[in-house]
Amino acid sequence: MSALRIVVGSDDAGFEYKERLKADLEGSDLVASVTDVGVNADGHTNYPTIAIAAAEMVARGEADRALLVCGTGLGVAIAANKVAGVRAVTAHDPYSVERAVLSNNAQVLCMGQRVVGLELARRLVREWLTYHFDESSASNDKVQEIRSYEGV
Ligand SMILES: O=C(CO)[C@H](O)COP(=O)(O)O
Repeated sequence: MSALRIVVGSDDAGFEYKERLKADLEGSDLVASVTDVGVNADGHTNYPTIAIAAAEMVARGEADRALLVCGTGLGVAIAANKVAGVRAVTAHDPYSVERAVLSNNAQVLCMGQRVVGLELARRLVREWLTYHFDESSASNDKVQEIRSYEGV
């Protein structure tokens, strides 16, 4: 499996986790590149702007996955899911992170800095990198049904 190109982003409520998780990704053998679409330390960009910018990179094929952080992980998921072809989930437990990839072929993982502990978030991201969707699995029909509804 080839190493992943990952785009990361957050609003100001998710900035600290985004920075920590970005550093972990940059140190991982499973990651080919990390692109940061903000915010920076003094940034106050609204979460939809960041989430849509990251999701559009995935939709254009410029990134394989996105990792997004806001206060809850909810707003960034809602916004990213507006980009055609993108499947974004909020997940804070190991089983959901696994199924997000293996069942849903979600390219975008969203987390809430105000919801999950940092060490759990770091572990979940490490595990997330090891999962890859199997297009021959029984889950693929269901993902294709979503794609077909979207017209992508
Ligand atoms: O969690 C957020 C959106 O889901 C965001 O970090 C904060 O949003 P707000 O409560 O609207 O400021």
